[in-house]
Amino acid sequence: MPLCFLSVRPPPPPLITCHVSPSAVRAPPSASAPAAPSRSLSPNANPPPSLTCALHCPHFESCSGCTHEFNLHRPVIIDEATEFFKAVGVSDFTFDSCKLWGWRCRAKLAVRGSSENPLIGLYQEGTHNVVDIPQCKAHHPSINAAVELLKQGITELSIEPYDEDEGTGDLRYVQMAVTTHDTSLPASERYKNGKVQVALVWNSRNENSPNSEKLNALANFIWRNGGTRSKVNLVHSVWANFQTSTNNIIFGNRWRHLLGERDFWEHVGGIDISLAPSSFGQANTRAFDTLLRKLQRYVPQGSSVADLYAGAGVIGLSLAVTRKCRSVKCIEINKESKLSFEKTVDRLPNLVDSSISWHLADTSKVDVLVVDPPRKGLDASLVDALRSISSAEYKAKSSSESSSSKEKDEKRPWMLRAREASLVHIGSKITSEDSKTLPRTLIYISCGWESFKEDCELLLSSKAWKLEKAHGYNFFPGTQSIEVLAVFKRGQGVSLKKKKLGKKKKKRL
Ligand SMILES: C[S@@+](CC[C@H](N)C(=O)[O-])C[C@H]1O[C@@H](n2cnc3c(N)ncnc32)[C@H](O)[C@@H]1O
Repeated sequence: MPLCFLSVRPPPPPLITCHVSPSAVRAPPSASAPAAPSRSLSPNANPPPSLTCALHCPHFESCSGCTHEFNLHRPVIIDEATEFFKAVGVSDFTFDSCKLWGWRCRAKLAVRGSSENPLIGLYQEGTHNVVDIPQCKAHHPSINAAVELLKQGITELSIEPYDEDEGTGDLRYVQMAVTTHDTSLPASERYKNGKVQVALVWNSRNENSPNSEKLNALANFIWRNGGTRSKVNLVHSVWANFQTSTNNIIFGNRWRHLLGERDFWEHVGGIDISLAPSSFGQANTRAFDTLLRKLQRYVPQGSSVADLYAGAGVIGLSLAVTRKCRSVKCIEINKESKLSFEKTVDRLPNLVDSSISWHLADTSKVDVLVVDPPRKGLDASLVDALRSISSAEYKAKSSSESSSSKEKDEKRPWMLRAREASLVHIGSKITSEDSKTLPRTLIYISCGWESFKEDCELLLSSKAWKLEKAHGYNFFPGTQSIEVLAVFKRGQGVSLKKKKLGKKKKKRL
């Protein structure tokens, strides 16, 4: 019974992403939230203590990026999370908050409006109207500065922003990613002097299309006025992505490096990591670093680790170095991430003696499994596989599980191909011998609270896993989202209330 994980390419990420972080917070309940202040609050005035953790963003009313204006250090969901974890046997859930403003080091922004009046920002809730957010408080200040520069270029060069109704215009989106890893600066200066990798999503098939002259002119403008030789020295590099599809997918498959440094490095979890613009990167670099430092403590030295939903392999490679892992296997569906993974591996310290690999299959012989799925949570087939690891009796499983019979019925060739390409065998037939090589620890990193709860309940109700520890991180201040780090051990799960159990995980494709 090959239990496989994952099959089709996931839907594009929402335009907005978020994350949280450090210093354990035990704040009073949100009932004590202050009354809304007047919008005319001067940013220079010394705010009363109750407002010190307020957003103070001029775009809050119209922008969908943030949903909460006050108590940014303590998202409202914390109370629910604390109760949830208590109910499943973890009474020492902790929550770390982090930088409350200027935390977002990665943003995908829509470009609309006109060349005279470009709008660069996020969709208004429930619409396709773009809200211009030049003074966004979540963005790293370098992102706001690069957006300003981009607007100047659009206007001076008469670049037409994309028109969704007509499918016309040149510039559709921009992705801005900040590296805070300039080692020529003292450590204390690096974050605020972050440099931006600008990726322009251009409405053409490739760099030979008729409007490519404009693309080059815009890239040159950005580089001349923002690159290393400019006064502001703000831009790390300029990239193009080509996308002509009329669907909502932000990026096309074709990427081109145009100007500046090709390689983009960040330093998190104790290692230098390379991140191409096509690869997933965490938005809140600092909070992610805090989470990784905690995660490392749960991985015994010398372990074998499988990092599922690995992106460019940041988690697995950080463990290879800091926990001297015997082996690290990274599994990821986006082929584009592999190059970044390889560059990171090349830069790992020489003394690292792990067997490190990029995998689309075979995670059966591991001690620790790390999963970091997108917001929709674990793929149903992976949940099935994890549930079927029974610690109570290491007995062989039949090959007639419901998921695999569903798999047998699959006829669509592209699904079969994608499944083949992304197969991860957790265990075929689980024999008592095999069970010794099945993972003993499952570390679940989640940015989707609702899907996490569902997955967690399914894992615990299978009795294959018990939850040992849970930590929350303020990855996305201003929103309801938190990042969760949960540590499961193979063994008897706690019994959950009946009504919560037995729910079949819906396919969240
Ligand atoms: C939340 S990101 C985490 C990436 C990485 N762990 C990190 O922290 O940078 C989720 C990753 O899962 C990948 N992904 C989504 N569905 C997948 C699947 N079915 N199989 C493998 N990878 C998948 C995405 O491409 C993305 O890189």
